[in-house]
Amino acid sequence: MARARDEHARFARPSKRGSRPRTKQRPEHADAVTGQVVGVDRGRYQLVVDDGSPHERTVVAMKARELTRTRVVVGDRVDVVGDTTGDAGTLGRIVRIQERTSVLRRTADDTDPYERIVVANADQLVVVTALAQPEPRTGMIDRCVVAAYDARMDVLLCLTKADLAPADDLRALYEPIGVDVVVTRSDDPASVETVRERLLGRSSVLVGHSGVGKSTLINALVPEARRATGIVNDVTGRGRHTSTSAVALRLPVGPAADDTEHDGWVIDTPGVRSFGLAHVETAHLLAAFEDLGAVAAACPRGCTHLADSPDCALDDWVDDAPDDDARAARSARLASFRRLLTARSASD
Ligand SMILES: Nc1nc2c(ncn2[C@@H]2O[C@H](COP(=O)(O)OP(=O)(O)OP(=O)(O)O)[C@@H](O)[C@H]2O)c(=O)[nH]1
Ligand SMILES: [Zn+2]
Repeated sequence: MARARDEHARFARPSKRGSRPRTKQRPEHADAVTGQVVGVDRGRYQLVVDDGSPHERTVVAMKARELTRTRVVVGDRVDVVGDTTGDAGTLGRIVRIQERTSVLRRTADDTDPYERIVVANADQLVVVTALAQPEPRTGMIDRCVVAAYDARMDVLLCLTKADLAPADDLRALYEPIGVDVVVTRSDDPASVETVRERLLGRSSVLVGHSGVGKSTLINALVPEARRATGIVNDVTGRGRHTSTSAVALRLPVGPAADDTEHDGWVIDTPGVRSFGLAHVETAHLLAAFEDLGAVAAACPRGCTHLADSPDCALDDWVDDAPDDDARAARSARLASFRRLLTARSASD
């Protein structure tokens, strides 16, 4: 029984001590503790163990040999054995990755030939876009929305620099497709609190192009962010965090600097500037548009649902609307869906 449950044991190397099954010697790593990955730096994983308890601590760990080819990312919940005290200089060993509730991916692109999982177990993607300087690019936002919906995550569009330009047009474009919109300006702390409200209790991944004000926002939300991203690795002794991988920060419940209570995670992704989306399946995107999904069930086999697809049931659905208002609404909804469908294959 233990053997069936202990997945990774099947891949373990034979024991030097003979043919006794490894599972009998170390049943399921019964001594393992569970941690959440909050940072990755050159093969060393930073984990928070016993989150929220008086024993909460940061443990540095590496992957067990049998997980060498398995990717462990920020947000993963993992089982760790070995030294899990979190004392300086100690190193634990990750032996298992727990089942993921969500997986945010991006496809290989020009700068990176591999499909990558960016973050695991997040439930919200926050697309940070400046209203000006730099100019907003709807193509980029669309691609983020597709990536999020593919991962079954919600999308929050955070429009920054509201002191420079109005937000009305972008709001009108995105709210109808289920995207929650918040507007901020760095000289208005109350606007940052409207963002915090939407992040509390959740695990949110922030993405955005350089210069949009993402760091400004994160520092306002998480005053200790700079310190947290600059963790010096106890084991390697190497310097500050210079890698471009994601970092998870605890979200304080309020703006006060001495607020020690936290609720939720803010995950910064310095390395992610855009999403390659070749891996996204139309069916997943359709699932994010429930009304359209039901209609598309009547489409011909292999229907792409694009504007040029013959006999697409979505076109009939628009034509069959009971009145002009409904027709306009359905038409707009279909246009949004098709825009996202097209964004999948467009380059940013
Ligand atoms: N006018 C205005 N400027 C802002 C606002 N928020 C941030 N900025 C400025 O925009 C510039 C870029 O802000 P950052 O927070 O560094 O942007 P970022 O998205 O983190 O960019 P990278 O650090 O390159 O990834 C800085 O000069 C900020 O002071 C805002 O609400 N209004
Ligand atoms: Zn169709």
